[in-house]
Order: sequence, then C-alpha cells, then structure tokens
Amino acid sequence: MIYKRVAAFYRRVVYCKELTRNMSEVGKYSVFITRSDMPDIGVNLLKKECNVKLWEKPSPVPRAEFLKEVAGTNGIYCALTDKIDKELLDAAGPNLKVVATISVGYDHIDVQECKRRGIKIGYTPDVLTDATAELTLALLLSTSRRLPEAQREARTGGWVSWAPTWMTGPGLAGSTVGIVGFGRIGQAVARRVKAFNTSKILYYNRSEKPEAKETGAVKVSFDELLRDSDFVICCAALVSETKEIFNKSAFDKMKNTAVFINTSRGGTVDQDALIEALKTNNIRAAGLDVTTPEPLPLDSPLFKLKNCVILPHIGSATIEARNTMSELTANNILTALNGKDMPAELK
Ligand SMILES: O=C(O)[C@H](O)CO
Repeated sequence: MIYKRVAAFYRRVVYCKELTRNMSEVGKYSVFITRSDMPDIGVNLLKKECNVKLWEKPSPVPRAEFLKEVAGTNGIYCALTDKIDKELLDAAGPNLKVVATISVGYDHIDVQECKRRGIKIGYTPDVLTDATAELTLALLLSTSRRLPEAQREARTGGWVSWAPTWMTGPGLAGSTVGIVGFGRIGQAVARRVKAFNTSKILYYNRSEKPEAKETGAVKVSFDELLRDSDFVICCAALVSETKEIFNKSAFDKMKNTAVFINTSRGGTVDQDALIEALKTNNIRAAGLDVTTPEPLPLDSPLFKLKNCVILPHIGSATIEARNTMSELTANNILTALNGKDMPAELK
C-alpha cells in the first residue's frame, strides 16, 4: 500500500516536471544551426534561451536537408556555405524572423528577398578585420617570397646550397601597393603594409575614405591602380559592381611583375583569365584565399602553377575571431527574436 502511494507520488513529480519543462519551452523560439562544428560559445548562448536544432555533421548541410530542417523555424544561424534564397525562405515559412551568418560577407543571402519579407539579417563585421588583414599579409608575403615553393625545395632535396638568385621574389619595401575595396579590411591591410616601408598605397573604392589619411593612401581609378601597383590586393565585397572585376582586361593592365592577392571572394575574379595571366607570365604571381568554386577541385589548373599560392578560405580563422563571430551571430539572433536592436544588423 505504502509502496503504491510512493510510486504514485513519484509519477506526479515526474509529470509536473515534464509539464513545467514543456511550458517553459512553449514560449521558446526555435533556431536552426547549419553545422555541428560552430564554435560552442554562440551555440551555448542560443541553447540557454531557444530550442536549438543543429545539423548533425561538421560539413555544410545538404540542400535537401536544409530545406526540410528549416520548416517553421524562427531563426537560422548559417555560414557562407549556405545559400539563403527565395526557395529556402519559402521552405522556412512565415515564422522566420532572422537569418544570421557567421561571416562579414553576405553574398550567399538574398538580401532583397529577406527585406521584402521583413526578415532581419545579422552578420559579423569588425570582429574579423584584424584576422583577415593578418592573413592577407601572410598570403602576400608567402606569394611574393615564394614560401610554399621554398619549403617544398627544402624538404625534397632542392636545397643544394645557398644561391644568389635562387628563390628570389619582389620585396614590399619601396613598392606601390594597390588595394581594391577600402572598407574595414582594406584599411587594416593598408596599416599593415605601411609598416613594411612601402613607397605608396593606392586604393580604389566607390567613395572617398577619410580614414585613408592615416596611411596616406591615395584614391585612384581602377585602371590607374592596376597600372601603377606592384602588389594588387582585392578586399572588395562581392556585389554586382565587383563581379569578375579582375578579368582579362584588368590583368592585361597590370605590370607583368605584379603580384595579385585575393582574400575577399572568388567571384571578383574571372578565374580562367587569371589562369591565363599566370601561365603566360602576364603577371608574376597570385595568392588566393578564395576561389570559384570552393573547395577548389584538385584538378584545377591553379594547383599546377608554381606561381600561385592557394589557401582554403581561412581569412578569419584565428581562434579569437571565430569565437567572437559565433558569439555575435548568437546575439544577433537573440536580440532580433526579442525585438531588440541587433548588435550587427545588415541594414
Ligand atoms: O565573409 C567572411 O566572413 C569571410 O570570408 C569568412 O570568414
């Protein structure tokens, strides 16, 4: 008898706990996160306040699954590998309030369509500027001073003796550096290259940037920049005006000693024209952190060229930047869902 009463008591406790849990979850928003390996810091923030569904793998969610998983969700935490277009927004349905990407670039998001539907967009400007500028310099120096090639030689017996002209490349000191796209990252790159005693920094940008005073960077036309620069660095966001801005005509205008660096988006470059320019030594070398497509297929001619250094889109990949990006992405979602000002809303 007493045993039966104790059992009934425990059943009630369990039932009440279950009820409370369900009630507290009724008011919760749901958020879909497109990868299992997003940095914990942001994921945990979301888990405290929302019902979080995580794609189970550390690889981009396949499109068919993505379309299924977002049905009815209130928020999407995505990356630049996830296309957010009309079809996806339709699949999510009318409850979707916010899309937040763990990137500063947003060319994977149909911004107009989100705006039309009143869906807010969050992104991660500022917090990756230093990381991306550092990587741009690393890639610039690796490409001009031929570091991957030199390391290969050292490891494979090509290092026979010190040699006066072997593995030489152009130095930054005294050179002219041209930066295409003079936003946050372009300016941070300018500050860094200045420390290498460059002679001139040129920039090409839609608008004049007062911040250029700090580095003495001079605004010029695109053609002037191509003509005069020893190093041409692309930091421009991918928008309709910059799509394949680096095409055959642009490479033809560059010095044939020029080194081209791209840490923005592969879509700013006509890649076939770049391959041709590198093969024919129309330019000296290229360093690419971004390509079309990504990942770059192993049989791409770019991998066969000695004068091309390729990185797998790691511009913002410092531990600090990725953690802060994750936190900011979560806060963008939480504030948007709670009707507050987002810390980084794409207006
Ligand atoms: O857009 C961005 O944030 C970078 O390309 C990836 O970190």
